[in-house]
Amino acid sequence: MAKQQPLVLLVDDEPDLCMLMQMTLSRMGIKTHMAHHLKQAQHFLGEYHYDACITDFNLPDGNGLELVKYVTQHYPKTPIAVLTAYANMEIAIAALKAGAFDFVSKPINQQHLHQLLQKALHVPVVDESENQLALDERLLIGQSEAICKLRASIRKIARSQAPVFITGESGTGKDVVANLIHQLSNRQEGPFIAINCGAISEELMERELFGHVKGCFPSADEDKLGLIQAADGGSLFLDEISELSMPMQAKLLRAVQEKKIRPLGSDKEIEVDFRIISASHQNIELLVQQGKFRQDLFFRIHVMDLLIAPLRERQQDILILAEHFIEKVCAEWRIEPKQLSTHAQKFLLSQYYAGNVRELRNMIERAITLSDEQSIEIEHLQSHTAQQNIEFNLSSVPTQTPQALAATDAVSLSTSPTAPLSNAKLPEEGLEQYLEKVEKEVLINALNQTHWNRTLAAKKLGMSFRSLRYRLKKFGLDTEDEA
Ligand SMILES: Nc1ncnc2c1ncn2[C@@H]1O[C@H](COP(=O)(O)OP(=O)(O)OP(=O)(O)O)[C@@H](O)[C@H]1O
Repeated sequence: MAKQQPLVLLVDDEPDLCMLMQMTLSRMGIKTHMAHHLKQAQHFLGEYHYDACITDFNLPDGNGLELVKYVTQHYPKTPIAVLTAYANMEIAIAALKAGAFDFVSKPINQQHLHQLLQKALHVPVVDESENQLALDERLLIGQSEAICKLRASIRKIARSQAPVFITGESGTGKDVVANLIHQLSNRQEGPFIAINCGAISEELMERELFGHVKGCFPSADEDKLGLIQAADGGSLFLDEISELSMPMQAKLLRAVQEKKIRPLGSDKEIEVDFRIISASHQNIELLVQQGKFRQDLFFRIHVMDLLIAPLRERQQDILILAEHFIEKVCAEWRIEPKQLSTHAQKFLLSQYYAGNVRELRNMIERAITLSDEQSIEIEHLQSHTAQQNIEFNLSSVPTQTPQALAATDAVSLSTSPTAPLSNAKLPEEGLEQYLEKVEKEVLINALNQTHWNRTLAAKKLGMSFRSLRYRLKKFGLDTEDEA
């Protein structure tokens, strides 16, 4: 609790409901004041310091949203939650967007109220604490205007329980942002469970998310906790959520709506308290219009949104990030810190960064490995490019992950450009083999053009991430294990 006996303002014109909440809260050691209309609530707020406020949506002289806006503006440190009619998601979402900390559905479930108050009274003070600021700047590096604004939004968003949706190209730092939201929230002591929905096969996804009981399928020799349940009390980060199949979207919607899950093969529902943070590099609104993503799920997960700009639009961050990675990698490898030469700095500033910060980090790691001296020169940053171009005679520059390196080794043994067929000629090796060769070349070209960023490569090829992975595996180009 924030202090010995916290004080909470209850705003509702139904005396019975107020009494019921008062009793529940008093059992938690919380003192309450009751206001029955908006004006009275505003008056009390001016007279007392409240640790939290809970308001009904319908008030005789106004509505709860007005009070949310009033509290957010005049008493930003007082978390306020709104009572909504059961399943009225529009109001709940409007309240969260207006700055409410959370909402409670009527009829009030005492356990939910209890959880909500526990969280409300633990909201960390974010804006004045130097430690929190340091955490922001430690985890999310950058001084561009876009990053400074993003950090400010994250600090605000972290305080509420609202679902957050993060958009940004691959490698821009969606995972970093999701983690930061969690670290700055009152769930920081709970788990942060991250899952890449594009990296898990459809069959496995249900078991991974919801868990299963022993014996529900042949290899289920023990109960398995699902990832949603593992996030109980913390945050669940669903990266590439747009990769979820329609049936999985329906199941997830239910879990998000009801805050309950049913493991596979179980007849019991389990309550789970998790905050959902999701991300995609795709335009999810377009997917909704195309009928590829459920609109109701989209509304649920998209209450607050954050956009991360591509690195090429944040020039100011490039060298700051590069120096950060040099310092980090040199410290990890226990070697003397290296310096970027002026030419190397110019080179870094001139790159396109299709793979964003991930690509920059990979370039820096490689350059540190290649440079024997104290300074990092252009040749260390670009040497791999030249080498790759000679080896594969392909057009552009792969930035290598260890997996990609393993994969390119495999390619170098077997790839020679497929000769185009003249009009009437038939492929000597037969159609199947010829098409496979072409397919492999196209895949490698796409990977090279996207610096081995598979998400981006899939996008360029107009296919799903899953489908790309399937093809990469087929040609031995993907050495990563299924998550
Ligand atoms: N602003 C940043 N400060 C520090 N490190 C960053 C920043 N942005 C990204 N990174 C680093 O870059 C790499 C890629 O970031 P991250 O995995 O968060 O990207 P992503 O957008 O989630 O990518 P994907 O969509 O492919 O999963 C990570 O190593 C991460 O730590």
